[in-house]
Amino acid sequence: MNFLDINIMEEVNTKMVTSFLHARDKSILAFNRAELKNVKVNLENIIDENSEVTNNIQSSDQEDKSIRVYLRLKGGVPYEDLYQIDGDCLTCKVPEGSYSTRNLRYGESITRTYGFTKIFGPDVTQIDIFNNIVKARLLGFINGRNSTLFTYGASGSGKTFTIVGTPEEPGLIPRALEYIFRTLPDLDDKPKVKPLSNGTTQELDANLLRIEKYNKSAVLNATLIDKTVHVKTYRQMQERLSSEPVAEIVDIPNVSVSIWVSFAEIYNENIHDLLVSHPKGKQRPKLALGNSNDQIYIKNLTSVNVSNGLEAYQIQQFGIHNLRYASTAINSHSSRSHSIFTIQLVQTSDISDDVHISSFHFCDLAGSERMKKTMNMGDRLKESNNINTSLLVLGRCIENIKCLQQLKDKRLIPFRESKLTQLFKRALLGYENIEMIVNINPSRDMFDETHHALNFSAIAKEIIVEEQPKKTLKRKNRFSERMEHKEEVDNKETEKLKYMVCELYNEIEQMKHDHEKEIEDEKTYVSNLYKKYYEDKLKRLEAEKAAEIEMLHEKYQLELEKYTDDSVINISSSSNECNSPCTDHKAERKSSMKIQIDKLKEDDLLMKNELEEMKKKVKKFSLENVKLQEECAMWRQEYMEKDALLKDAQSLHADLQEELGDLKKELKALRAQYISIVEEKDRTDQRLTFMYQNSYRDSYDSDEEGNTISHTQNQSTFSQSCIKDEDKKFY
Ligand SMILES: Nc1ncnc2c1ncn2[C@@H]1O[C@H](COP(=O)(O)OP(=O)(O)OP(=O)(O)O)[C@@H](O)[C@H]1O
Repeated sequence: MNFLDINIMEEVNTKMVTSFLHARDKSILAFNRAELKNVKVNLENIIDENSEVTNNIQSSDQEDKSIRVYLRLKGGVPYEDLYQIDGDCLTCKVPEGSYSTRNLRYGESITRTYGFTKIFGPDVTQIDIFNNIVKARLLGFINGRNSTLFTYGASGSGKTFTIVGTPEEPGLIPRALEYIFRTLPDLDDKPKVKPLSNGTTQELDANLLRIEKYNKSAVLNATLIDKTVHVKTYRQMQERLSSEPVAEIVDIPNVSVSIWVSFAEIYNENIHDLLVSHPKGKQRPKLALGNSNDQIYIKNLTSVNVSNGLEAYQIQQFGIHNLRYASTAINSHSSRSHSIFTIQLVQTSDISDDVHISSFHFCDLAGSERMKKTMNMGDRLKESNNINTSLLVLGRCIENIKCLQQLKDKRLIPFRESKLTQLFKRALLGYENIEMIVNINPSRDMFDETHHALNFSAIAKEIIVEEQPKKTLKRKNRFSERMEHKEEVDNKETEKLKYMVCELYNEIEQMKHDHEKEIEDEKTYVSNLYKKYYEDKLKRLEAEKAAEIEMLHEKYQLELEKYTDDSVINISSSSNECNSPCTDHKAERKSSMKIQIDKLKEDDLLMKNELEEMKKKVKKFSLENVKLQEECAMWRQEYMEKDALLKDAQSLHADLQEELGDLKKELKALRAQYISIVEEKDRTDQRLTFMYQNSYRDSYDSDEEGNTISHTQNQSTFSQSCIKDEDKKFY
């Protein structure tokens, strides 16, 4: 036990009376463990390996040391003709025509029985799954223990439904988050440290805290998530979950608590960060694996600090949005990758430098599938191959671990053959808490896939779990301190770069938006131009028509005058012959012409009015056009400024990258220098020892011959000369 532990233990002892954690809900302890009587645990027992609850959990764990493997049958599918559930055993009758009967003779049949930690039939609800599998693990998690939960099964068997669920039937992750937030007291909104993916922590000063907040709001306000929909869905879900009981922590003295979440995806053996936005159509950045004290981790994986259930839900939805889904013949919305959602609980002591981190990994494995059935082609086929290969490696690892543990058969465990097995090496080896839910679709045509999953679970269940105590920190030497400092600098640089990239990304998004607006403006401008052209043309046509009407009007006016004159002459010449047929005809023509002229006049008036209207409209449009042109010029100017800004930021980014590269080179050189110094020191030591031995022998020889040179004198003179020689060489 180190110094820090002693302090904490004392603190626990002095505050034991007033501060404790009640497990209020008995169902937390329901499955597979003895009931804890009078559980009163100080939250600081989170960091106390010897606490009552921790011991109880550990001792009950020891009752069943193998991996807990649960079976869940998909709902809504009749299963009784092939499967029979008897307690924790499932018996299945292999149907004719299945792959497993290919070597049977006519009339032969097979039945197989598989044992599980617990079987959940098709009618079991999401809450039952949560209460039985996850709730007790969450208490362990709050008490500082790591847990991993896998869902395994064929495509469409209900893995994602179990782990994520739907807003109406929330799955394990949303329930776990809600449970944690309702159990823990108010969280630290300014966390002091951040958990890094390599298992270490980073102190958060005001600047880094601002970056963290910025990163979080970038995810929460990302354009790809519909915030209002998610808030509404979350509120509905929260209402549903609010009646479910949670544990209660009355008081946490001198401990600050913060929750962090990360979300990663392994797609085609590449790891991607699901909490990072990436421009559409661009390749997503791949993350590499790192190794720290034999703990494999994902380098530079984003971890977001969440203060409440809503934030956690939104962030989870953001990650789900970024996941690879595709339609296959088996599942119309099939996850094509393994996804790993991690919740981290960071507890920081207010009275010492002690920090404890516990992690809960939810791993939704991609569905195993038979190529023939999925009818996959091209990219889908490649995905299927990769999914099946990584699941095969997982199966082989589990099989070899079992052989190693039970038969002491030292086989090579092929962890390195897939990213998934590398990441969960410690959990699979049984050093951490591990749970596996095997989902099956009991329909007859999915039998071969189900059979495969059941065989996998049978091997997995035999792995023995022996949780290891938390590692004590190694004492630091000067070199490791220097390395850590360097790493810290590197991490800060990386954070800074991440911040810059975020800024740049936002800038680009803004520019894209501006650009789109500019295009819209251009469109309006062009359409205005067309409008103007057609209006001008219309105006021209109207003017021509008006001139034509004017001409006609004049012509008819002249004709009318002519006829009027003629009729006056005719009337005067034939004084009393007023009712002759000729006069009638002329009068008729006259009145018809008058009607035509009136009509033309009316038309003319209408045209003139229309023309006036058109003129007004044209005037209005031209005013609008001038305004739009001004706006367009303004946008163009702003766009140019933003472009210049982006270029500056890009060059700054490049400079920072270069600086980071230099820092890394420097680190490498320092490391080489250290190694050469150590080697040089070793060589010097050897040489000194050798010389000292020679000198001693010489001195001894001299004495034998009766010389008066003393042994010590001889030795010291020789050592001095050696040291001088070494010094010279060293300098
Ligand atoms: N227990 C259940 N009750 C009701 N619906 C279920 C249940 N299990 C699965 N489903 C439904 O079946 C469909 C397929 O389930 P899901 O997507 O969870 O399968 P999966 O195993 O994750 O598949 P894949 O590996 O292809 O992603 C979904 O529409 C889901 O809602």
